[in-house]
Amino acid sequence: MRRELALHTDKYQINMMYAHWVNGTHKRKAVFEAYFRKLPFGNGYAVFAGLERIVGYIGGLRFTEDDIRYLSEQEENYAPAFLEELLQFHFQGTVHSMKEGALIFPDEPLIRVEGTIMEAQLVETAILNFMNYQTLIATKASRIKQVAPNDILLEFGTRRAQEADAAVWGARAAYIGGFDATSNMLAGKMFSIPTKGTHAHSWVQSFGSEQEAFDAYAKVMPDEVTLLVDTFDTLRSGVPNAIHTAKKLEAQGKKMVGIRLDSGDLAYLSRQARKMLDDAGLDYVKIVASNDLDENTIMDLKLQGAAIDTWGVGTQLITASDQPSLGGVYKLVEIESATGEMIPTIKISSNPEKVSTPGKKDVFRIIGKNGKALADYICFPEEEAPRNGARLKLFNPLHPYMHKYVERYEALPMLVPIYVNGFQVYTLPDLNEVRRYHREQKDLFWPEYQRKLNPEVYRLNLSEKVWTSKQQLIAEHIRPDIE
Ligand SMILES: Nc1ncnc2c1ncn2[C@@H]1O[C@H](COP(=O)(O)OP(=O)(O)OP(=O)(O)O)[C@@H](O)[C@H]1O
Ligand SMILES: O=P(O)(O)OC[C@H]1O[C@H](OP(=O)(O)OP(=O)(O)O)[C@H](O)[C@@H]1O
Ligand SMILES: O=C(O)c1cccnc1
Repeated sequence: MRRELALHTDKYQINMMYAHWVNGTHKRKAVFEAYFRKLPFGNGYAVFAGLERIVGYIGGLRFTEDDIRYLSEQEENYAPAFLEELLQFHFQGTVHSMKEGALIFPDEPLIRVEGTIMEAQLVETAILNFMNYQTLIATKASRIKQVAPNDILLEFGTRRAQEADAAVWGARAAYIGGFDATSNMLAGKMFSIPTKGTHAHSWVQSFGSEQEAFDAYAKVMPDEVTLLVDTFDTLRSGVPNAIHTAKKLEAQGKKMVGIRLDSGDLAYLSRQARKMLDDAGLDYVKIVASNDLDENTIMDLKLQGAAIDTWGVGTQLITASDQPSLGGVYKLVEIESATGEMIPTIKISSNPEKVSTPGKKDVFRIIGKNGKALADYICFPEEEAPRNGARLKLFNPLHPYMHKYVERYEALPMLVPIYVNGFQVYTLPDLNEVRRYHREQKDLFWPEYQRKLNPEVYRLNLSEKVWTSKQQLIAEHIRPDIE
């Protein structure tokens, strides 16, 4: 949560900045693009998140006197004039990005940074750090929402998160992905996320009896009572005691909100508890469940007919435990030559999937006449189609002979300007607006792309110009072996 984040970077960025500075190349213009290569959790899409933190980071990017002192003590012996320049540094580049909540796909530019090589290099580490984590958690949350679209989802992960930043920004990402509230009060305060809380076993343990504990809690919070019923014996004591408390509240004209189950067979216990509550005339009392839940257990519990209205999800969500990192990368796609021209660059790999796509690029979401997304289309900024609505050729980059033409479509520009020459031009939307955008984005996609297991692969198409330029650069860089 530290605000001064200039040193929140890998040492090699500072070293490259320094080497460019000594070499006299530090002011060369460069274009970098951030993207990931593989969707997490086997999902059909990811949910873009992290932009708000990135915007704050870039806007406040300054080296303090203290940072400079620290740098001056490094074994690299950075020249004092270089450090002096760092003290004056602020970001003057241009950034385009996907909007938070957007559905995003492998190999498409998500964030594009244009600036001097020195400034564009510096921001790599932090941008990837923020984007990779928050996108991962928003995607996990969206997956959980997918299996419980009409239930209430509570984010309970703070105690298991990888430290404080992950808890707070993870709570925000979960809210973007479809969660309804968080237990983290700081996240609530910082981002205006609704907060919710029940009570812990310790509350019950700290009283002489469960009934006493329930009544005392209900007395203090008559309008917000959700009682944890599994401290001793869920069906023999917890639920009956909660019913007594609810009845006492009813006598005062109040309604208990819910009970929470946190262990045992959640399907069986919730069905039994529902029956006991209904038989007592308490059909309005909701059932909350928690205990190491994720999208798979929730789906399974629903299949078993669990009578659960609200799901509290912690560890599995906040740590994205089945895939704890997203492999987003940041690659140089264009660099200014000594004569001032912008030259596309490529990163070759023996793994064809890892070969980067050269040149500064834009992304359009192509919406067909039925209002659904057909494909994402990547082209150079100077290309007229799809901006002018001209016929588009969509072809498979691995098998270019497989192609089709689209004539009637809408092309939604996905990368929006965030910073232009160092000035923030993008107004960060309210978080509820981000959630709304995420829902609208999901409506653009057929369910086939959204299903949790073996989803359809959404198409990503390169324009012919982008594809040809990539093939040319590959041919220039790969010399066939002759044996
Ligand atoms: N009916 C069910 N079907 C599938 N999974 C369930 C069902 N009921 C509970 N679970 C899940 O099974 C796991 C049970 O974990 P565990 O054995 O640690 O819990 P427990 O012994 O009931 O409770 P605790 O150890 O917290 O007191 C949890 O992930 C829980 O969400
Ligand atoms: O299970 P999660 O999805 O991470 O949700 C958060 C958990 O945190 C609390 O218990 P805690 O873990 O402190 O203790 P417990 O496991 O003994 O209930 C709560 O009762 C949940 O079980
Ligand atoms: O409010 C709750 O019930 C809660 C909050 C955090 C973790 N576990 C439960």
